This record gives sequence, structure tokens and C-alpha cells, in this order.
Amino acid sequence: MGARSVWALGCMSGTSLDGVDAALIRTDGAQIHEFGRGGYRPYSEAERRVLKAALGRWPGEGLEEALSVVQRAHAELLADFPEAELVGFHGQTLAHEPQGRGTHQLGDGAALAEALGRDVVWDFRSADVALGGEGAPLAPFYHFACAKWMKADRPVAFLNLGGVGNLTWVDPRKSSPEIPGALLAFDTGPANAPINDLVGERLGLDCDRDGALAAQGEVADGALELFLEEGFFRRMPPKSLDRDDFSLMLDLVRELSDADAAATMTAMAAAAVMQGMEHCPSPPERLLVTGGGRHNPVMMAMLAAGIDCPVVPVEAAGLDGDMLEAQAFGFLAVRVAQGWPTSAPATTGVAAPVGGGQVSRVGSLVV
Ligand SMILES: Nc1ncnc2c1ncn2[C@@H]1O[C@H](COP(=O)(O)OP(=O)(O)OP(=O)(O)O)[C@@H](O)[C@H]1O
Ligand SMILES: CC(=O)N[C@H]1[C@@H]2OC[C@@H](O2)[C@@H](O)[C@@H]1O[C@H](C)C(=O)O
Repeated sequence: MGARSVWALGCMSGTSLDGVDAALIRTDGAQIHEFGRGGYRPYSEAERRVLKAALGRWPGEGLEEALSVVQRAHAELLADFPEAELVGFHGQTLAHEPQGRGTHQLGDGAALAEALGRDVVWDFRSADVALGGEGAPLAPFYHFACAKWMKADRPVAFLNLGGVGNLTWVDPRKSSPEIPGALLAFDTGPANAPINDLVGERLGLDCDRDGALAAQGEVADGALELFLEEGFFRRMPPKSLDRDDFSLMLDLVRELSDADAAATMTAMAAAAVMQGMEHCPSPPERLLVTGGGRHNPVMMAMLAAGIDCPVVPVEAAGLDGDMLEAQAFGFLAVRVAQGWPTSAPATTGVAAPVGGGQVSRVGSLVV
């Protein structure tokens, strides 16, 4: 493919199970040349129930209905983007045990390529896990490109507050042409997923919108301390999590009122990030927050109170925090098509830099 810049369409169905994001990005897999439009296809209540019931399952474990939800949602959304030359299809993570059974993103990229008539890159995480890596997070190489795009000249950190949280520290002054040099990345801990589960179970809500419930509650310090005793927080990065690895959180807040439980879980997500910040090799100039959690003012205020550098949404740097992960998988798709790595020892703990992803070609990309 040389260093040609292509319009890639990245699509992400995240651990929050709210829907599929898609975003266009023009890139050669090293630099961001232009951002394009994005789109969103929410899952219906019934679809979300099907996906939730499929969580924790592996291929061959009765996933036909969930697969058809994922395929249909993506095909519908992606049909609105005829200008895409290449598609990066993350799929829906159902299970993630990098040191155990592997990692499982539901989705059939070959079928999607046929349905769309576009080349599709998919199954981004398996190769990394096969080489001893965590398989996640994979956005860090894209965060590095964002730091360059922003013309950052000092270390910055990116925090994604999705269902799970993940942090990337990047020094934009150091890099090689194909592998970003100075990076450290890892999952920080649970973020929105347990809060969604709490308010879903107790109040039938999708999420604690704008932190309205948490704002009325008191943080239960005892529960917060027990949470921080989890072994995950003593592990050195790189490290990653499955969506429900911290299901004990619901037990820790079971006796609390709705508002106190929401406040405590929000504080848990923020405290996990504060612990994570201690791993940064040097203090970042600022912490740029992406993902749905940046819309939660209670979570953002807790982070700002506990972190030494400014904590701001990525919009402060001209980026789009609702689309950044989808853009990341468009960017990574181009890297895979180039034969370039998508992860490295410092981002996933993989033995050597590796390019994940299967490529299902139907010939849309002129190389
Ligand atoms: N206004 C808001 N107030 C509170 N929470 C919000 C708001 N908007 C979004 N969220 C939270 O953000 C979540 C969606 O975040 P996002 O789309 O970044 O997650 P995801 O991509 O599914 O997860 P992951 O990054 O773990 O794969 C919602 O499910 C909700 O919990
Ligand atoms: C296994 C998996 O799907 N992990 C997701 C999840 O959601 C956030 C966090 O946990 C991160 O590790 C990853 O997603 C982002 C997009 C990543 O790979 O960078």
C-alpha cells in the first residue's frame, strides 16, 4: 500500500453495550491527515439484552442470535459510509482472559466485507494474545498519533472512560517511523460498566446521566478501601481487564442507598485512575479524557481533585471524545494493511511488536 493515505472507517461496539460508533479518518497508518464524519447506531433494549446474555461466552457457545445483532447493527451503520475505502471492525468483546482462554470479539469480518463490498480488517486482538500480550488496550498507537497531531511537545496522557477505563502515557518527542517509541498503556479499572449495571438493576436506567444520582450521595470510604485492596491494583502495567472482572463492586455497595452506591462506584472508577497515574514514567502535561465518562461531571470533578495535572476532555485539544475509539480502529486497520505493528511490549506486554488483525479482502482498496 506504500504510504498512501486512505479513508478508513473504524467501528467500535464497546463494553458499555450502548451501541456501535463509526468514524472516518484519512491516514497512512502513521499520521492523521484528516478527520471525517462519524455515526452511531444504538442497540435497542432487546438487542442489548441479547448481548448482555452472551457476555462471558466463547466461540461455539450458542452465539447465533448475538452474532446476528452485531452483524446487523454494523451493516446498517456502515451502509451510510460509501466513501470508506477500508473498514476496521472491532466487534463486540464478549470475553477477555489473555492469560487463560484468550480474547473473544464477536463479529464475522469476512461476512461484513461481503455484505458491504469493502475490505475489512478485524480480529485485532488475537495475535497479540497469542504472543503473550494482554490483547488490550490497542488504542495507544493511535493516542501517539493524536499527540503528534496536537503538536504536543511534552508527555501527555489519554484516559478512556468507557465501560472499562484505560490510560496511555505518551512522550511525543520519541518515535521511530513504524513504532511509536515512548508509550506506556494499561487498563486502569472498571469505569462506567458497573455504574450502568447498578442503576440498571435498581432503577431500570441506562446510566447515571450527568452523574445526577452520584451527586446526591456520599462516598462510603470503607467500601472504597476494600475495592482498592484488589490485587489488580498491585500489578505493574501492562495489564488489562474483562468487563465484569470487578463484579465484587456491586456486592461492596449492596447495603448502600441508590445515591450513596452511585457516588461510591463513581469514586471507585476515579480512584482506580489515580492509582494508574502513579505508573506514568514522568508527570504528563495534562490528562486528556475521552469516552462516555467525560460527560459525567461528578467523575470528572473527582478526577480533577485527585490528580496533579489538569484533567480535561480531549475536546480541549481539538479531538472528538465520542469518536476517538472508532477512529482508533480505522487507524489501526490501515496499519494492519501496511503490515505494521498495532501493539508493542510497553502497550500490551506482548513479546515483540505485533500487527494484529485478519484482513478480508473483496478488492475495494486499490493498493
Ligand atoms: N451524560 C452522561 N452522564 C453519565 N455517563 C455517561 C454520559 N454519557 C455517557 N455516559 C457513560 O458512558 C458510557 C458510554 O461510554 P463509551 O461509549 O465510551 O463506552 P464504550 O465504548 O462502550 O466502552 P469501552 O471503551 O470500555 O469499550 C455510557 O454507557 C454511560 O455509562
Ligand atoms: C478486551 C477489550 O475489548 N478491551 C477494551 C475495553 O474497553 C476499554 C478497555 O477495556 C480497553 O482495554 C479496550 O478497548 C480499547 C478501545 C482499547 O483496546 O484501546
